Amino acid sequence: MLELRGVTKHFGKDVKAVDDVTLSLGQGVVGLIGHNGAGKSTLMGMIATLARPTSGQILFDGADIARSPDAIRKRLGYLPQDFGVYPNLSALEFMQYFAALKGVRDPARIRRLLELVNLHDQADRPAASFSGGMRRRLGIAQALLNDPDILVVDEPTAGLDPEERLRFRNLLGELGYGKLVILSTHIVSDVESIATELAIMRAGRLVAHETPDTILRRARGQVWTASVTEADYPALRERVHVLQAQRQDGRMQLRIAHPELPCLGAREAEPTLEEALMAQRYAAQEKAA
Ligand SMILES: Nc1ncnc2c1ncn2[C@@H]1O[C@H](COP(=O)(O)OP(=O)(O)OP(=O)(O)O)[C@@H](O)[C@H]1O
Repeated sequence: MLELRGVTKHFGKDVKAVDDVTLSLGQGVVGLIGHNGAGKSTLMGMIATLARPTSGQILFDGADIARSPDAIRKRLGYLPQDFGVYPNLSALEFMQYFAALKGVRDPARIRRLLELVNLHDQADRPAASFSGGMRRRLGIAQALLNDPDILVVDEPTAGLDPEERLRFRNLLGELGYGKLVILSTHIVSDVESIATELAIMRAGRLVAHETPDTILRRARGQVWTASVTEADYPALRERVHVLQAQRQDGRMQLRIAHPELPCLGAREAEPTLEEALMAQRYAAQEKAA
C-alpha cells in the first residue's frame, strides 16, 4: 500500500532528519519507534504530504505522493503530535466542523465515531474541559471521519495517564484490521501488544523493520533474572547490562541483558519487547567495539 524508497529529508546543510529510508508497508499496525529526534515526526509528516522529501520517493498504491498528493490525502487520517482542540466547541461541534471540512455528510458517522472513542456521553461538553486522553481520543475520531485506509498517529500516548494509555492502545489495536496504522512512540510498551510490525529509527536511519515475534525470538537466551547480595552487586553491574534492579529483603533482584549466563544462579527470562530491543542494541554495540 505504501512504499518508501530512499526517503531523505534535510533541514539546512547540517540536519539530516530522515536519512535514506526504504520501507514497504501493507495492512496492520506499524510501531515506528525511536528516541526523541530520531526522525519519526519528520517521516510521518512526509507520509501525510505536509512536507516533501529532499530526495527519494513515497509511493501510495504505486503513485508518487509528491506528484499526486490528493490520492493519499483522501484516504489518510492524521493525528499530529501537537494536535489541539478548539476549546469553545463541544466534542460534537468539533466533529461537525471537521466533517464539513472533509466533506463528510453523514451525521450518524459522527455519532458512531464518538461512540468508538467513548466520548458519546460527553459529546456536549466543551473540549476545553477534556483531559489529555479525551482530547487525543477526539483527535482520533476526527482522523477517522473519512474512513481512512491509512491512519498516521504521532506519539499518541504522550502525557496520558496509565488508564488512558491502555484505552487508547486498545482503540488503535482494534482499528488495525483492514487498515495501515502507523503509530510513532519512544515508549516500546505502548506498541508491544498491538504492533504487527516495528520500524525502528535511529538518527534518521531505519535500523530495523521486523515483527515483534522475530525480535523476541532473537533475544532468547539474552535476558536473565538473578538475585545477588548487595555486596556482589557493584562488581556484577560492571560486567553486565542491568535492565532492572530492585532491592528486596537485603538482596538485589535483577533483570540482566547478557549473551551468556551472567552469574551463578541466574535464570533465563522471557524478555519483554523493550528488553529484547535493549539486548539487541547492547549486542550490536559490543560487536562494534
Ligand atoms: N523544521 C525543522 N527545522 C530544523 N530541524 C528540524 C525541523 N524539524 C525537525 N528537525 C530536526 O530533525 C531531527 C528529527 O526530528 P523529528 O521531530 O522528526 O524527530 P522525532 O523522532 O519525531 O522526535 P520527537 O519524538 O522528539 O518528536 C531533530 O534533530 C530535529 O531537531
